[in-house]
Amino acid sequence: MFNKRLIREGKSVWGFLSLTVGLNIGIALLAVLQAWFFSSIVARVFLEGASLKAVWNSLIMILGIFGIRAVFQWCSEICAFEASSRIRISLRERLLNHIMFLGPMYARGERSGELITTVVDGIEALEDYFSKSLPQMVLAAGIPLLILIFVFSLDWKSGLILLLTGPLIPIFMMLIGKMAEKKSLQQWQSLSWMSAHFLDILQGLTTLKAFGRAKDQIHVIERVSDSFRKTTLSVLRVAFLSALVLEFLATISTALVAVTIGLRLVNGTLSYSSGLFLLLLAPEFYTPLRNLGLNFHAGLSGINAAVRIFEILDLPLMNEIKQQTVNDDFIAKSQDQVLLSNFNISFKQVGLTYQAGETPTLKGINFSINSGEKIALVGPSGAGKTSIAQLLLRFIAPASGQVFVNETLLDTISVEKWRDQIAYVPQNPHLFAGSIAENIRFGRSSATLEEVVRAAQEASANEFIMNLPDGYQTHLGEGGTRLSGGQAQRIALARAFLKDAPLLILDEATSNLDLESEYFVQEALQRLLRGRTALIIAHRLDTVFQASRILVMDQGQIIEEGTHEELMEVQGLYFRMVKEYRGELL
Ligand SMILES: Nc1ncnc2c1ncn2[C@@H]1O[C@H](COP(=O)(O)OP(=O)(O)OP(=O)(O)O)[C@@H](O)[C@H]1O
Repeated sequence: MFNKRLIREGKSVWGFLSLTVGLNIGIALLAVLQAWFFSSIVARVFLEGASLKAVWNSLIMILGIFGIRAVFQWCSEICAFEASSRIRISLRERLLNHIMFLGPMYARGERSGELITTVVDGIEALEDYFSKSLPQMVLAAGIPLLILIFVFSLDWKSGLILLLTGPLIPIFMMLIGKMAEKKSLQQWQSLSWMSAHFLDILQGLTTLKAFGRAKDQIHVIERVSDSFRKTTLSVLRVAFLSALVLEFLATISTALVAVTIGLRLVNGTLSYSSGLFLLLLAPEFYTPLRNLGLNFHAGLSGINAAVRIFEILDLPLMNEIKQQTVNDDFIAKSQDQVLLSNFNISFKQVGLTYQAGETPTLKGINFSINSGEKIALVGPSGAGKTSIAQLLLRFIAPASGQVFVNETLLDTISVEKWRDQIAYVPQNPHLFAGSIAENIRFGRSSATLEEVVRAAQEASANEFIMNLPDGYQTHLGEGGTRLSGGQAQRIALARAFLKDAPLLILDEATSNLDLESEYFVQEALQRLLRGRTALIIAHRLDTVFQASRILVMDQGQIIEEGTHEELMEVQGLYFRMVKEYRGELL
């Protein structure tokens, strides 16, 4: 239950946690005082025949104590909630930032549903750990000791019973702890797996329907849900069993104290008020231990979630890895200068491996893009074209070789400043939930509406936007208007126009656009390419003829390089691809 790293996280809210513990200790002390007043009132009224007037002040005191306890309880819950919510907000922010910095290549390799469960449910699961389990662990050690002092000072025999029976509860919890931990971990993994699978199915619904496989997936969902149900039931079984045993132990122990007190009351060796006082204190002794047991399982879920959260937070960022290898003198140079002038980019012997031990995706890549040039990358699927774009965008880092901007190593330029120089138009641009204007403003958040409209006009998007019911304010994304592939492409081009960056990286859409969209997209592209340096991943060969140079890739290597005419003359892979594309027989 003590997770060192989680406890370290708690340091930032130490004040609130200490206040929670302090207030609860106050509540326990008040409970002792309340028991004292109560037992003395009962003894005076029943044994000494005291009138209501005689015990009036004591009754007022009990009422007062009761009120203060309620206020303390309220404050302690607020403090516990404040502590846990601050930690959750900070952890969620760090986790999201880290995932952002890890970049799209990391997110692509993970199951989105599992990541969402970790970021949303995982962080929420920490609430009970910080607001209940952690303070309860301190209270379970402190309050029984405090009560023992009072009990021992009054009656050592009852004290001894509490001292001997109290540790039975933590010992029992330790015994079931291992089993509970395993079951709780299984439940967490099962939940992550179920969320991941469910999101997979939602995202692939079109494919599943098109291939008539939707029904199969219902059975898979049933299986996954059933496994989650079973693991949840087994966790509940352990939780019920432990709650039952905890209650049993606490009740038996309290009964033991009661019987010994009763016998001594009959024998007259213990005063009535002391006996009643001790009887009232016995449950207070076991309450924090029982609460610890009740919150034990909730705390375990938090710990299991934390393991995955810290696993992600510990993943090294690409820049951290690279910075270690870069010479300090390099960094000392004013790297940003290089971005102010026209820049040439060169790849020197660049190699890339996505996973250690696997065959390299890129091998010995050498090429350069001079300022103002439009370079087209062509090649069969899986040749490594997108990987080159990802390297240039710095979503991944080369395993070997270097990328230079003029004479400066790309790794030594700040990532943000470098990406400011790039407008990236991906194959399938993502449209976020929000208005069309907001979506175009992803190009430049400070742009005015006039600038947004101008960018849309240049991207041949203004006309279709104006035909939408709310024009630029039309809501896109979840619950909003759906755009066609060609329209989404033009929104992405409008973003690029708005960004007005000197380097354009364009991953051509592979999906076929309708003729009208195709015409508008091509027209906008020509305008966008004008005066810019560009790297174009060309999937449709009729668009590469105008490139200054074409790089032909195959199996992670550049195997041909030249203009369209030069490459056609060589009659190599490019020649064959063009012939195939045109439907001509070789
Ligand atoms: N995140 C990743 N993790 C592991 N391997 C990857 C990853 N991304 C790409 N690959 C592998 O790297 C190789 C090159 O992929 P890449 O996407 O660069 O090819 P491509 O030429 O752009 O293909 P396409 O034309 O189909 O988009 C492929 O074998 C692919 O499976």
